[in-house]
Amino acid sequence: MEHEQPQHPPLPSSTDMAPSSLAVRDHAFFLDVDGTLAPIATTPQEAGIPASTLQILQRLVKAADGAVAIVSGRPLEEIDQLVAPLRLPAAALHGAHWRDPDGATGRLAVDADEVADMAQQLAPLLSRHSGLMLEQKGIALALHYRHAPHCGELVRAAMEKLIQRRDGFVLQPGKMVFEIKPRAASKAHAIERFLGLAPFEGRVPVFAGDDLTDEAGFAAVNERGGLSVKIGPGPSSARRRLPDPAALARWLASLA
Ligand SMILES: O=P(O)(O)OC[C@H]1O[C@H](O[C@H]2O[C@H](CO)[C@@H](O)[C@H](O)[C@H]2O)[C@H](O)[C@@H](O)[C@@H]1O
Repeated sequence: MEHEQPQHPPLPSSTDMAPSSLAVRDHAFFLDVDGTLAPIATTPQEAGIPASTLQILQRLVKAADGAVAIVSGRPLEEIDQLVAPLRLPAAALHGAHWRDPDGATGRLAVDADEVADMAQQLAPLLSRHSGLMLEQKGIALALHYRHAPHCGELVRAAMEKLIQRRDGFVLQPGKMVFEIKPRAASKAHAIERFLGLAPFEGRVPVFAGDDLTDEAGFAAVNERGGLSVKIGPGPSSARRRLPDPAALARWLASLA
C-alpha cells in the first residue's frame, strides 16, 4: 500500500469485477495518466505510456469519435508529451488547467506567485532530506517522498503548514506524494465540464484512475450512472476494478 494514511474515513471497497464490453459510441472516456495509462515509476520523469497503449488509445479515439480525454494531476505540457503523437482534450493539475476539444484552454484564477512562495519555503526541508523531490507545476506543487519513505509524515506536516491561512489551496495526498492544489481543482468538475461539450455531451461517462485524486472523478461518474474503474488495489468508490495499467490497456483494446 503506497498511500500515507488517508485524510478522510476509509472509502468503501469497490467490487473486484472487471468492466464488461460496452457500445463505444455511446460512451465518453476519461483516463488518468500515472498508475492508469502509465505504470508507476520511481520518478515522474521516468514514467511513460507504453507504445502499445498509445496505439490502443489512438484506435479508441477513432472508435469513440474523439470522445476521449485525459484527466491528470500532471501539467498540460507533460500530458501532451506523454500521449504524443496524440493531442487530446485534457484536464491537467487535477482539473485546474484544461484544454477543450476545440483547442481552447483555460485555467482557474490562482496566484502563481503564492505557489512559488510556498515552494521557496520548502527549501530548508529539501536541503535536510536529499531523497525529497519538489515538483513545481505553476499553480500547484508536489512534494515527493518515494526516495525518502520515512519522511511521509514530515512532508504532510510541512505541506499542511504551508496552506494554513491560505484558503484558496488544499492538500491532495497521493502515491508517495503530498500536493498543494487550488481548492476549486477537482477531477469531478473537469469531467462534468467535458460532459457539457461535444463530442462528450450526451454520452455515458467512463473514468479509469488509480489514486486518491481520482475518487472525486469516480463519484461524479457514479452519480451519472457511468462506469468508474479503479486500477490496482486499495479502497475505492469505483464500481469496477482492474489490476494494473496493462489490464486497462487490454480492456480498452477489446473496445476499440
Ligand atoms: O492524476 P495522475 O495522472 O495520476 O497524476 C498524479 C501525479 O502523478 C505523478 O506522480 C506519481 O507518479 C510518479 C511516476 O510514476 C511517481 O514517481 C510518483 O511517486 C507518483 O506520486 C506526478 O509526478 C504528479 O505531478 C501527479 O500529480
